[in-house]
Formats: sequence, structure tokens, C-alpha cells
Amino acid sequence: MDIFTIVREWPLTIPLVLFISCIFLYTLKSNKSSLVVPPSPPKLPIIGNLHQLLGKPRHEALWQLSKEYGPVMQIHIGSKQFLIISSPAMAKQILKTQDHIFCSREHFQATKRLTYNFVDIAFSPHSSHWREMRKLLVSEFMGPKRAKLSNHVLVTEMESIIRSLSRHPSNTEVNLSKMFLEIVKQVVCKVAFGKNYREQPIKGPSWDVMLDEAMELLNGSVGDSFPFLGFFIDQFSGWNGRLNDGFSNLDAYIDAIIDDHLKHNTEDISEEDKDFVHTVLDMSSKENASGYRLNHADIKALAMDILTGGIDTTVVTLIWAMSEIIRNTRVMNKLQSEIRNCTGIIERVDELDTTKMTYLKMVVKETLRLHTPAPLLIPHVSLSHTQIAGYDVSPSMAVLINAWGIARDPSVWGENAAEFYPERFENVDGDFGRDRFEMLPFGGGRRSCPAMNTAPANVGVVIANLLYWFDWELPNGMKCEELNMEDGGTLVLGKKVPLCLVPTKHKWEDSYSAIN
Ligand code: HEM
Repeated sequence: MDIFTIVREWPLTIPLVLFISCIFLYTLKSNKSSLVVPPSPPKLPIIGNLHQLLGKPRHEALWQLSKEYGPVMQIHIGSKQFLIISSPAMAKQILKTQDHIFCSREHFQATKRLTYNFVDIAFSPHSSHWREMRKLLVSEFMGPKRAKLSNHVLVTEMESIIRSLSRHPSNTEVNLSKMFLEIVKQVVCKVAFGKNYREQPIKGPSWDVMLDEAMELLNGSVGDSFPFLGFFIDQFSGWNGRLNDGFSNLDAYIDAIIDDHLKHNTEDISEEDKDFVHTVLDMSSKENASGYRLNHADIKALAMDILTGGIDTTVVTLIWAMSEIIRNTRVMNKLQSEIRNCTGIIERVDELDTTKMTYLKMVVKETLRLHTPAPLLIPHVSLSHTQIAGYDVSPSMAVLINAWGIARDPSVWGENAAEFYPERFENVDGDFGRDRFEMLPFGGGRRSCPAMNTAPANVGVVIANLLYWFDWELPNGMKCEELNMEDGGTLVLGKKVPLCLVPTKHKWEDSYSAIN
């Protein structure tokens, strides 16, 4: 039937079209209502469940709600919906069984700006661009060549720390939180950028302030959940201004690093001496085997991921590890005798030495369990409609996995879940995030942390060196149970109060006779 026939017969056609549309709308509505939606706490108009998340850290509030509404729960914050996952079995569904569906990322204003429009790895949607960038980071930043350099830089840095601690006035405390930040910054910057750019004359605030601000901004803004009203709140509360300044300062910092590298012809630098930025600049001059070519924004976004993803997480792990070790004398003694027995008298403890230290690995694992650095990981996002535990999940649903709660759950870890007890990992096989899901410090599936092997190894080297050379005590006769263990932060959970301990150089003569 052509258009003229339809026009000629319109008195009949219009009611027919209306009738079919009604049936179509009715079917759509009834299909929609036949969706099985995950349980959700009662919500208020406009704000949704926001009021139930106020007054305590987000991961704790969500964990409490999950006790009532189950391991698959839905919450609403303004216009946004989130699926909240709170058990190992459901985490396995998201990160393994249906990893191909839940492998994208959420769009927030700050992530858009700080990642040069999502061209980084951590916040990029699932795409061939993300795959190429991740492959590049794994092969060029974490591959064997750079890992060798990283180990060398770390051990050299530890030697200088040991020397400076040895000269430290006796019976006086050292701020380990500050020291760990310096160590990690030094290693990450040396490997990525060739040197620690902290002395670089760059306008704007200091390195640490810039990074802290970036981490704060990555938490998101009111406008992310309340598009219309939120826009005005962000504007008038000064959040938009903070984002502009925060981004401009970091961008200028990264630009200065890249410009510094561009001053030298990389052909004059030996492969051995090239840092990560040299390598990616080289790569940006030609297409790779899959026809992919890096541009300037990609390089900056990679630098941004390294700065925001690689430093804070490692620093907080070191701080929590030493805090737990000092609070648990039994663990400290056992760990020190393993480290000292494994090595005997040597000049330094390097990564190869630590591979033999099974108890050290358990201590690092137990730290990452009890103090999961990123309590809700980075939100995963579904690419299409699917079902989880019989509940329908719509496309583009943001998923928060409560890794913090799962890792502390007594129904998963037993009665002593809250205790620091590294021995629980004896005879536990398989990798967390790949084969097991009872703890997820590095997330899981294809969006898992690419540093899931290298980061714990680096933490082990630092701890082994500190415990090999020194005996440690709490300052001013403080008792173990008096150490403040409060945490704080949203994206990364740090120790609220800096960790200060008193080192005493270990008397090797005594223990050497004990060893032999
Ligand atoms: C103890 C140290 C570290 C911890 C606990 C940690 C933790 C995490 C977590 C929880 C995620 C999100 C995983 C998910 O959403 O499923 C992640 C992603 C990521 N991490 Fe780490 N991380 C650490 C060190 C590092 C380091 C040293 C780097 C190096 C630059 C790094 C780079 C990244 C990147 C690029 C991603 C995004 C991966 C993607 O989306 O494909 N992390 N990390």
C-alpha cells in the first residue's frame, strides 16, 4: 500500500494505527513490569537512597544495608542507579562468569576531565582503545625490562632509607607514612618519568597537594547524580572551579615532564636508559602492529593513571602493613625470623630474596584483606541487559562491588575475620580476583588492576628491608592496642593518623649466633 492509498483511506487507517500503538505501549509496559528488579531499600523522592548513606563511610553504609537487602541490591542516588554486590559468589558472577558484560566504566565529570575525555585505562569505557592502552601499560611499564629497573630503583632507594634511618637519633620516632610516600613516589617517578620531578619549578601547589586534590575530585560531584540542580550546586559551591584548577595544575605538571623529554632526541638515548615516557613518545611516532598510534592526550592520560592509580594505593598498603605488624608482636617476631633466616647476613634484601619468604607474602595478603585499599573498587558498568541471581540488570548499570565488606565478612572468613592472622592463607591456592573472590584488593576480570602481581612484590621488598635491618617499637611507651587504626578516604582508604615508630638498628652479632 503506497502513501496515496493510506491518505485516501485515512478515516480507517488512523484508528487502526492508534489501536496498534496502544497494544504496543501496553505490551512494552507489561514487559517492563515483568522485569525482576533487585531488592532496594525504601527511597525518597528526588534523592533516592542518599539519606541512608550519610553519616558513615559509603562502603560501611552499603555493607549494613546489604545485611538487610541481600548480596545483590539496587540503590538510587538522584537520577543514578547502582547495583551493589556483597558476596564472593555474586562478585564471581560480575568479575568472571559475566565479565564480558560488566567490563565498562561509569562516566563522571571529574573522570572525563582528568582522563582527557576517557582516553586513559582506568576510566575508559570498554573499547579497542582501552585494550591497546592496557596492553601498552602492561608490556612497557610492568614488563620484564621495566620490572628489572623498578626492582633496582626500589632496592637503591631502600639502601638510602636504611642509611638515613641508621643515622636517626636513637629513641626518636620516624614518620613512616611520610617516608613510604617518598619511597613510592621516587620509584614510580623514576621508572615512569626518569626522575622524581618534585623539584621541578612548576607553578601551582606541591606534588602531594595536587595528587590529594585529584583523588578527592575523582570521588565525583553532586552534578553527577543530580544533573540539573547539581550543575548549579557544583558551580556555586566552587566544585567546578576546583576541578578546573586541579586539572590545570596536574596537566601543567605532566606537560612539563613531556616537554622535558622532548628536548632530547630519544635516538641518542640507549634502550637501557629510556624511561616509560621515552618509550611511549617513540611509539607515538608510528602505528603499532594492530594499526594503532598513540597521540599526545593518550600519553598524558597514561601518566595521569600512573600518578593517581599507582602511588596512593601502594602507600596505604605499606602503612597498614607496618601498623598491623607493630600491633601484633607475634607476627613481627615470626616475620623477622623468616626474613633474617632466609637471607643470613647480606647487604640488601631484594625481590629475589623475598620470593622465598612465604610468611611475608601471607602478611602482605592479610594486609590487603583487612585493609582493602579501594573499598568499592572502580565502578564496573554493564554493556547490555543481563540477569544476576535471577534479577534483571539493565544496560549501562553501574556496579559497586563491596570488596571491603566481603573481605571482612565472618561468614566468609570465620569467627576471626576481624583479626590480623596471616596464617589463614596457609594452603589457600588460587589467585584472588581470578579463581577466588573472597577478597578482591585488585578487583577482578578484565578490568582488574594490572599491577596485581608487581605491587604486592614491591610492598614485600620495603617491609622485608625495614624488618631486616631494624627492630621497631611504638613511641612513648604506647601499648599496641592504643595505636590509632581509624581509616579515612573514599576512593582509597588510608590511615587517618600518620604512623610514627621508633627504629633501633638490629644487633646482628646476637642474632647471627642465634641463626648459626
Ligand atoms: C597495592 C597497590 C594497588 C592496589 C591495591 C590497586 C587496586 C586497584 C583496584 C581495586 C582497581 C580496580 C579494579 C576493578 O575495577 O575491578 C585497580 C585498577 C587499576 N590499577 Fe591498580 N592498584 C594498585 C597499584 C597499582 C599500580 C602500581 C598501578 C600502576 C600504574 C596501577 C594501575 C591501575 C590501572 C591502570 C587500573 C585500571 C585497570 C582497568 O580499568 O583496566 N595500580 N587497581
